Amino acid sequence: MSSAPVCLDDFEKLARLSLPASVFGYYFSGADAESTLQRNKDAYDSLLIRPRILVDVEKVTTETTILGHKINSPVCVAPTAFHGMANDEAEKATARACASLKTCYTMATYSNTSMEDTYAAAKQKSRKQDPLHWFQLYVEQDREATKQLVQRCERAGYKALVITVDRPRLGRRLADLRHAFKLPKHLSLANFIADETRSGAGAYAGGAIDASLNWKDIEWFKSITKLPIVIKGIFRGEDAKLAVKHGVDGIIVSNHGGRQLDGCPATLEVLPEIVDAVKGSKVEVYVDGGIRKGTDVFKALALGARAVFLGRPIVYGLAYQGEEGVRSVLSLINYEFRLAMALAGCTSTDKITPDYIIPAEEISLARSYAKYHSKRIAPKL
Ligand SMILES: Cc1cc2nc3c(=O)[nH]c(=O)nc-3n(C[C@H](O)[C@H](O)[C@H](O)COP(=O)(O)O)c2cc1C
Ligand SMILES: O=C(O)C(=O)c1ccccc1
Repeated sequence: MSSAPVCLDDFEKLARLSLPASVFGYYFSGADAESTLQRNKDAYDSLLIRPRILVDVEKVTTETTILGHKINSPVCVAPTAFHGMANDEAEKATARACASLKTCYTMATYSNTSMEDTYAAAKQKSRKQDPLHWFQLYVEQDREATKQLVQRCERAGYKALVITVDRPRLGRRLADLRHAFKLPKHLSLANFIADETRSGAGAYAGGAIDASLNWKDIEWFKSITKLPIVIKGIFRGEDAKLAVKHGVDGIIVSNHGGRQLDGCPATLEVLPEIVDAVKGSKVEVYVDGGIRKGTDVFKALALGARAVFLGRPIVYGLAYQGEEGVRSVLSLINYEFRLAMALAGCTSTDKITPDYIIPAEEISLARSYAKYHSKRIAPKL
């Protein structure tokens, strides 16, 4: 590809060309047959937008808030591990790009630069203003160590704890098995003190993640921190109701980008169920998985998401041009989203309601014909 990227899928093509196969394989893959990975993206194409016209859209704003913090666009950055394989500045570059565009950066537990250094880099970028950083937590068996991580987050200025609950064990990503993928030697898990289990294959296996994690632990987290708690990986209404009952502040509807349980629905397909389950509470609902276009953001918001999170496109941007590349990815999808809003006749995010969308299945030619031509004329054969 010789020209500059003009859509998010272009960044994937560029990353495929430039990264070592094992690294691209790690970033790109889903679990098993990758049917959920594909379904996450396809779901957006099965939902159609019904635009309003002659609405004054000279001024369109994409601004919104999450957990009370202002962001310039509802497109935020999902936690993804190991940014050091894409760029030497690693998570610092990603966080700087988010700070300069005033959106939320979620740092992964298994990052290659530490939470303190990354926050400091972003703060410098935003001219000493506090950047909006959340911290994604993998809960490990050693709860004392987990508690220390949480306390460090609070001290460092992180604004929410995102607890990932869809990875009691690592999904089977076939590319990683084929490449015997491991974290390259020159990189470390910078939020931890280096040891055997935290480098190479050990770092990938995440062996210390606690498969016994359950709702009692969520109560424990609430007792040890004042930070808002966001649960990432809720997939059913019943669990969303339990989240409300346990006093969480936010939910990210996620199937881990199709990297864990293959064969589950797309996140967009279950979003309405979750939004309905938390109705009447203050819990905010976000979604990730398969979002690649401005119209995808529009559709997710129309179905009730307050914001969306991007995973893979961010690491592809990082691999392309570091901080500038991440900025390009975010700026491009923000531009597309603003355009979609204007073309659909919405001037602010709160105006994007379910009324603007319709599942493709409900709008076939046969149905429209039957609905609007009551006296059907049988063709003479
Ligand atoms: C390379 C990669 C690494 C990831 N690492 C983590 C992680 O450490 N913690 C986590 O909660 N989710 C992780 N995820 C899942 C993302 O947070 C997110 O749910 C997913 O990527 C969204 O789908 P998308 O890539 O289609 O945007 C990872 C995803 C990818 C692609
Ligand atoms: O790749 C992932 O999806 C993921 O969550 C992860 C994080 C750290 C190490 C290995 C996998």
